This record gives sequence, C-alpha cells and structure tokens, in this order.
Amino acid sequence: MSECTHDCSSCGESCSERTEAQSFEAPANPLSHVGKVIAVVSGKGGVGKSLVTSSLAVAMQQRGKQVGILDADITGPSIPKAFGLHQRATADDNGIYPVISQSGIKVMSLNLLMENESDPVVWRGPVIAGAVKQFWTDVVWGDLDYLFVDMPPGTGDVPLTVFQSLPVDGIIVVTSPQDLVRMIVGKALRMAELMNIPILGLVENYSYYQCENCGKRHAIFGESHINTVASNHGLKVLARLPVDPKVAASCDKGSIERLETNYLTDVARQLDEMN
Ligand SMILES: Nc1ncnc2c1ncn2[C@@H]1O[C@H](COP(=O)(O)OP(=O)(O)OP(=O)(O)O)[C@@H](O)[C@H]1O
Repeated sequence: MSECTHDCSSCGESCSERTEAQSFEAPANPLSHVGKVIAVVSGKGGVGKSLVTSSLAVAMQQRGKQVGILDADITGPSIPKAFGLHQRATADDNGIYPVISQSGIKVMSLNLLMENESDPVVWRGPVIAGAVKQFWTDVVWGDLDYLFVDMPPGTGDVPLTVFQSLPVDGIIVVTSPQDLVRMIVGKALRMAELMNIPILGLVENYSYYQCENCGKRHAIFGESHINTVASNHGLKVLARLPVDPKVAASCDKGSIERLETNYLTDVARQLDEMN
C-alpha cells in the first residue's frame, strides 16, 4: 500500500478512514427533544402527501402525543394553509420557534418565514436543501413525541438531504391509483434501502369515491394495485383513502383540525403501536 496522504478522493486503497460509515447527520437544536421522525414521501406532486402528513399529525395529537410538522416541501408548502396559519414565526438567540396550531401542533414551513406568503421561492436545490436542514438544526422544537416531515415529491436533492441530515425513523409512501405505483414504490424502497431507513407502509389516496346516496364505491381513478405491489415487496398497506370533497374543503379553509372524519386515525394507532 502506498503512503497515506489522507486524500480519499484520489486514493483507491481501502483504509479505516474510507471504510468507516460517514454520518452527515446534523445536530438538532439543543432545545429540541424529538422522539420519532417520520417522513411522508410521494413519487410525484398532488397525490395528497401534505394531506396525509397533516391528518396523521392531527390523529397522533388526538392520541395525546406531542406532535410537530416540518414542511420540507419548500417550493410548494401546503401545511400552513391546511391549518389556517398565516402568522410569521418568531426567533431569538435560541433559534426559530415553530408556529403552534389551534390544537397545539408545532409547524415550521418556509411560508411562515416569508414576508409575503404568495411570493414564489426561486432557489436552487442546494439552497432549498440547506433551508430544510436548518428547520432541524435551528428550530426550537422543544419536546416532541413525533415529528412528521412533509417531503417534496420525488428523489432529488432535498429528500436526500433530509434522509442524510435528520434521524428519520421511518418512511410512509403516499400513492394514488393513477400513479405508476409499481415504479414509485420500487424507487422509494431502493432509496429507503440506500439510506437504511425502514418503510413503515403505504397509503393510497384517491382510492375510491363512495356515493353519498347508495353507498357504492366507485374506483374513479382506476382500479387499485396497491395490495399486490405491497405484498410483492413485503410492505404493509396502512390505509386507502377515498376522494372526499369535505377533505378538500377543509384544506382550503384551513380547518383540517376540525374535520369530522379523519381517515388516518387508525394509521396513527398503528404507528404508535409499532413503537
Ligand atoms: N382524498 C382526498 N379527497 C379530496 N381532496 C383531496 C384528497 N387528498 C388531497 N386532496 C386535495 O388535493 C390537493 C392536493 O393535495 P396535497 O397538497 O396533499 O398533495 P401533495 O401530494 O402534497 O402535493 P404537492 O406535493 O404538490 O404539495 C389539496 O387541495 C387537497 O385538499
């Protein structure tokens, strides 16, 4: 073996420095004590990832847990809107304080830091990824049992940063019947394997529409293949959510916490029982 220069980028030898797993994990704010970090991912935008994140947080909070939501979907932040949060987050020497929803859920999103929430975020990937990392390192989360992370869709820079910087305990994959579900789940699984993070299960949104008059279920976005795909990969289907106009209306009105039917109540129980 040639003499070691400690420059691994130009050296092909295997040594202890190279073989030791490198950790990119970022330290949390000293005032944060977070139990479980759960990332909610999807293959593409609009499948209802933010809805699943918000409803899950509400259901977990209703189980008496301390809950936070980190909105990592920097360029399409929908979490503050679903909770009707329009005030600005505050900060002091300790860090940035999340905004607290009506029922006590702590939320951090770029929209809560912007002067004008309708301004677009025209940042390059690394800047966006840096902002998400700061939501972990600089935000004073306090004591939380669960932090749900609403991830941007896909497998780009930001998801990679989140998985490398945050101590993510598990991933929930949201799909729709229209999604190329086989491919999406395969990609999510591969990413989870690379990051060494377990997939906790799949949630299929827009699964069916249930007629209010006759109660019959209609697969308006096509037949679901979620059960087959899940069993092929040894994964669990945590829930199948209907298309429900009341859900859309509550997100629009910022009243997700007051929605009568929370389709994720049982998923929150399942997650809680996994721990
Ligand atoms: N099951 C449902 N029934 C009715 N409306 C729904 C349902 N799921 C989501 N929606 C509505 O669809 C829209 C998109 O949902 P959401 O913002 O959760 O998607 P997303 O996957 O997070 O999208 P993006 O990644 O682009 O932010 C929202 O207006 C939401 O209220």
